[in-house]
Amino acid sequence: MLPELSDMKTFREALNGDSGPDEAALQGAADRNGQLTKPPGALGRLEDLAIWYAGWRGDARPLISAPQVIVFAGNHGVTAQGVSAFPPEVTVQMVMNFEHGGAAINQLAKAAGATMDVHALELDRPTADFTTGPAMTETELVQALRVGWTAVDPNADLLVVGEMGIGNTTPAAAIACALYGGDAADWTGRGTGVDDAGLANKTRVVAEGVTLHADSGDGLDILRCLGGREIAAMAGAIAAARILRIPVVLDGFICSAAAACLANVRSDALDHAVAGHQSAEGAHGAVLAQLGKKPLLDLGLRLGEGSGGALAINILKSAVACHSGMATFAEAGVSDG
Ligand SMILES: Cc1cc2ncn([C@H]3O[C@H](COP(=O)(O)O)[C@@H](O)[C@H]3O)c2cc1C
Ligand SMILES: O=C(O)c1cccnc1
Repeated sequence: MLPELSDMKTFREALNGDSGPDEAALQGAADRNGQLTKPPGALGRLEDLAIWYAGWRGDARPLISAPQVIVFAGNHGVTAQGVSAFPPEVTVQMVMNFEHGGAAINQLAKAAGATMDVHALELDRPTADFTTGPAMTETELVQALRVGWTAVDPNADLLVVGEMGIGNTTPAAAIACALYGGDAADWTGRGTGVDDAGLANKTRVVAEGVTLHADSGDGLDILRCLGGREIAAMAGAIAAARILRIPVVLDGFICSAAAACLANVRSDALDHAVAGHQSAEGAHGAVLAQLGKKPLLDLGLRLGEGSGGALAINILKSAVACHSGMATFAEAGVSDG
């Protein structure tokens, strides 16, 4: 059961509460894996994924039949600084596209057999420009976290969170820089495709924001000062999924920045999550390295929307189908060497 999310204190308590994989299911799944009709380890990472999934679901022989994709949308005051190749109106236009089934994520969710929900967060009220002050007040942060918190279907058995928000590779870069240090240039990429002058300007904006909010506090304070509503909603959903024991597939750079805010507060906050893919946004690999996550796919995607996470659902489904559907040596009458 998810506690009601009324303020940051309840969120912090829930994030730090008791939850984890089921040891008996983990052991049962590992035992079963050792008896399946294949040479030991021959299914490579699929074996680890299936055992990990079984542990979080509390079922040594699980199935994935109800994956959920949630796309959160938000707008960013920092777009006034010219950080994106596209205008902010595209956020609401893309929300309509999602609702009409016309975006990439609609096709990828469908192909993966996932349901898809879209939550637009106050698109006509962008966050504040983080070069002049905190992006969100604490109340705004709680509201955004709560949208993600309550968007997770408790009956889902796998979750992908994605985002739409013109300008949001800038807050994602600022979050990464604030969490991990180094130069703004290390974390700033081209997003939707800014040119060289645009990249230099975006890097300056990231540096200014990180300097202004240098003493903001931990990952959740950084999320408030430098993040955005859809980024916070993703963090809220990822945290809720852990409590509901729903494994999560992370998407690209922006989703990983949201997740990183949680990992900064609790080091095992993302144990129920795998990295679906490595985005072509330059710094994504470095964020995943910081999180200790090895991506499942590397297809040169730089889209967001949950696209890479949705693609990776197919890999998890396949891993779990092998684990739970294969015959054991004894059942099949195959000599186990
Ligand atoms: C048509 C369109 C569809 C998208 N779908 C995801 N994004 C992606 O691009 C944006 C981030 O890049 P930046 O920081 O450069 O604005 C986000 O909305 C992200 O989801 C899109 C961007 C566009 C233009
Ligand atoms: O990796 C991502 O999520 C990403 C990269 C570029 C633009 N939008 C999203």
